[in-house]
Amino acid sequence: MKKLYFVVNLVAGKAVISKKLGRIIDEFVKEGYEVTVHTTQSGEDAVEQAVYANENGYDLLVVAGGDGTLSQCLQGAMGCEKKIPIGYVPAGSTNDFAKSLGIPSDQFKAAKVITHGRPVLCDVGGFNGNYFSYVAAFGAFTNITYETSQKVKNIFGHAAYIAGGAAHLGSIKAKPMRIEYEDKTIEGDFVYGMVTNTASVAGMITMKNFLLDDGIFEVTLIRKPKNPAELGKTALALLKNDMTDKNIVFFRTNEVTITNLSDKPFSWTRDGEYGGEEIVNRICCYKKAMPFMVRGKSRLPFEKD
Ligand SMILES: Nc1ncnc2c1ncn2[C@@H]1O[C@H](COP(=O)(O)OP(=O)(O)OP(=O)(O)O)[C@@H](O)[C@H]1O
Repeated sequence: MKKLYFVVNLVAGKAVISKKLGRIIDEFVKEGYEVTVHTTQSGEDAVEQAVYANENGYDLLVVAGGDGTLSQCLQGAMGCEKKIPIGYVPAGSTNDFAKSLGIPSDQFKAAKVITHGRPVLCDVGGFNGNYFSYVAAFGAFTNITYETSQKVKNIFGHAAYIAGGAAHLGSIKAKPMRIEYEDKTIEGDFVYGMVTNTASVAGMITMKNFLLDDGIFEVTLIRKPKNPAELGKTALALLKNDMTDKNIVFFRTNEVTITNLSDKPFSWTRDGEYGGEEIVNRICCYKKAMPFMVRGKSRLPFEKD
């Protein structure tokens, strides 16, 4: 019998997953899986559970939670020699990565994708020795995702991020940074930067023309605007994915080093969770490093699709 290890974060999103669990588990059993369910007991529990599933003869690791829970499972799984496919049931507030993978927001339909779909190898991000699935970012707004409490996110969902963002608008500070990739070096003051492998960031920024398995990440940086009006114009351009704005620096690469040139620390986020405050940040792309379950047919942003 095929063995499925099911990691469930009951506090993610609006905690809607608890009501759907029975039907989802029933789907797995009907499709011939012996199911082991583990509900996360603390913030970092999902990391250990992913290691457990990979090292104890399971065929499939299924994760129900938000981007943070998925990211923690990825973190655990990347450290294992044999990597079993990850099936994802989106149950968080934004579920950015699910959108890239074409996974339905309806959790039962997402479970069906896992039982009837196919595994595809996705690129995985490396960030100072840790891993991320779809975004590593610094600067304006990036602290909102992990500073907004789970309780507030669960009550207000997306509105919590937007309200948090508005509260931070007046306090945006540019950081002097050095960005090095291939043989290029860029120096300047930046208010925001993100390295992504996704169709969507924080449910608001939509990325175009990317592939999930090409070994290349998209790098988007925003230079310090001259005044609030210019900041507004650039923010709008970013939301519309118009990378021609004069304050936006956009390029693609498989490795970039971003150095904080100021004497003040600033924080990063990895997949919406706290990502540390290192001065020198090395970000790289591990090509086709992790299998994820996706729909059997529909076209997805993969090299061969
Ligand atoms: N038993 C638990 N008690 C408290 N916190 C937990 C527990 N299990 C997991 N967590 C934490 O719950 C948080 C939920 O994160 P996750 O990103 O999965 O959901 P979300 O924030 O609602 O969704 P999204 O990132 O898609 O907006 C994580 O920071 C995780 O560490």
